[in-house]
Amino acid sequence: MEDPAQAFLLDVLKHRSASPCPDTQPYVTLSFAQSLDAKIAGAHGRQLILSGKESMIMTHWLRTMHDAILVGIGTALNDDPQLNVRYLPHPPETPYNLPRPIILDTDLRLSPTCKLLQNYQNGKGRRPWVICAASDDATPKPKGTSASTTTAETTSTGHHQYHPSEDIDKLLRKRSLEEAGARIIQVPTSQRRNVQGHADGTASRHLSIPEILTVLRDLGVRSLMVEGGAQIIRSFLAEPVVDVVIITVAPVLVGKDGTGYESPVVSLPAEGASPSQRRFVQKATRVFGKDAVVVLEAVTGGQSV
Ligand SMILES: NC(=O)C1=CN([C@@H]2O[C@H](COP(=O)(O)OP(=O)(O)OC[C@H]3O[C@@H](n4cnc5c(N)ncnc54)[C@H](O)[C@@H]3O)[C@@H](O)[C@H]2O)C=CC1
Ligand SMILES: Nc1nc(O)c(N)c(N[C@@H]2O[C@H](COP(=O)(O)O)[C@@H](O)[C@H]2O)n1
Repeated sequence: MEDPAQAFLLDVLKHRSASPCPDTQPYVTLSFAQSLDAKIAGAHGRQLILSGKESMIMTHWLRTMHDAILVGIGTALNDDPQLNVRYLPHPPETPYNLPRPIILDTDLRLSPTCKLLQNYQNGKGRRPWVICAASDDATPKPKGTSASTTTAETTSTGHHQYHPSEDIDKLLRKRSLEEAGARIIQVPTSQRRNVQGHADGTASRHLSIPEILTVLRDLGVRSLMVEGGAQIIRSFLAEPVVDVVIITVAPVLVGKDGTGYESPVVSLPAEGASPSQRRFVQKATRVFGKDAVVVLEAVTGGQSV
């Protein structure tokens, strides 16, 4: 018999195969848990368990329905997540699909001893893919992204120049991640919103979301679940790439110091907005335990995409 969360998700995801560009980018599901005041974490990015048991099981069903699951390096460093499906009931004869973990990690800050790599080494998880900035990327780097930024100089155009020691640092980090089992994939940084601070007070360049999606589709990823954190949610919502948003709303208030993603998921198209810009409309809502799970579908010009 189907689990209620599994049945709910199979229904809301049934239009997956009608993704607008199935050959050029994966179907993208953005999913996270938030409080009533739209916070996804506590002050300074402190991890909060917002989902109750029932909605957490829903999230694990959602994970198993995707080829890959993506988080930002802020989340990977802060939460040390496993991104697996361990809460699913009754192991079936055929094992559940384990999504491939993908980390957006511009400057390769991921720890080689993180749980995702340990699980892979122990045969309990798929090989993590770490997406970083292409090494010939000329975008200026903000302070604090690398151990060797103190060697940076500023050119007459205001761009920073870096000494080879910085590349050596990154190469060493790349090597130790590869030795721990990670596959490193390089993509260009974004022209749109390049540098932003995040919850722990540091900042780093943003990778191009459209480029990442093209690369992932080329590598065989047909469906991608994006879990966050705050900056990743903002970046994905800023591009016309998200097909469905599934938000677990926990009946708690975190307060103004909590970490929010500050992006209106449900919005009217802005005046002068590009015709391809996506807005989201409510498709289904279901209560799991204490939480409400709200499904929003992307709409372009009044039509479902
Ligand atoms: N409640 C929930 O469902 C979830 C909560 N979280 C929370 O979110 C917090 C982490 O959020 P953040 O600090 O904002 O980190 P984040 O996880 O959003 O990672 C941001 C970092 O990713 C890298 N990056 C590369 N390309 C990027 C792009 N195009 N756009 C954005 N970032 C890009 C940059 O280094 C950037 O600093 C943690 O406290 C975590 O607990 C994370 C996931 C889900
Ligand atoms: N669905 C959901 N509810 C919450 O309350 C959460 N805090 C999160 N966080 C996300 O799940 C990751 C942890 O995953 P594992 O339990 O380690 O498998 C965390 O890093 C966030 O991405 N999600």
